[in-house]
Amino acid sequence: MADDTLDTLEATIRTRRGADPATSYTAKLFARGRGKIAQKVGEEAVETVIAALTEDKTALIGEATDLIFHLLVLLADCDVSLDDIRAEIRHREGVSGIDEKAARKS
Ligand SMILES: N=c1c2ncn([C@@H]3O[C@H](COP(=O)(O)OP(=O)(O)OP(=O)(O)O)[C@@H](O)[C@H]3O)c2ncn1[C@@H]1O[C@H](COP(=O)(O)O)[C@@H](O)[C@H]1O
Repeated sequence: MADDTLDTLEATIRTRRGADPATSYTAKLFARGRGKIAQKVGEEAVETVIAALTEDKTALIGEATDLIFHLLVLLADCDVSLDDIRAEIRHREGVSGIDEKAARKS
């Protein structure tokens, strides 16, 4: 699967800002505001945890996908991009005491 799947979803989500809530679930979420988007992230997180604990892998994939979608909507609403997240991940790799490349090779 292409690595840019999340980038494509992020770009699509951004195009839905200001779109017609009647034709787009994402536009409806933006229109309902940050509080509602954050609430949805919380709900999807709980559903993801339940699916993991019941060891239902199919449900877990579905709920985790819902969670990631709603998190991307929340991040977009807060003007935080996937590139911002990538930069933070790279920063943490840099400060980690473990040499990740060496660890992967062993
Ligand atoms: N990836 C998703 C995606 N994942 C989950 N969902 C929606 O998230 C909702 C989660 O279901 P819930 O039962 O929790 O919510 P609900 O009862 O429908 O709504 P609420 O009243 O609780 O807010 C469902 O309506 C799903 O369709 C998504 N909706 C859209 N996308 C993608 O977002 C892009 C833009 O889609 P539109 O906004 O539809 O144009 C497209 O690429 C879509 O594939």
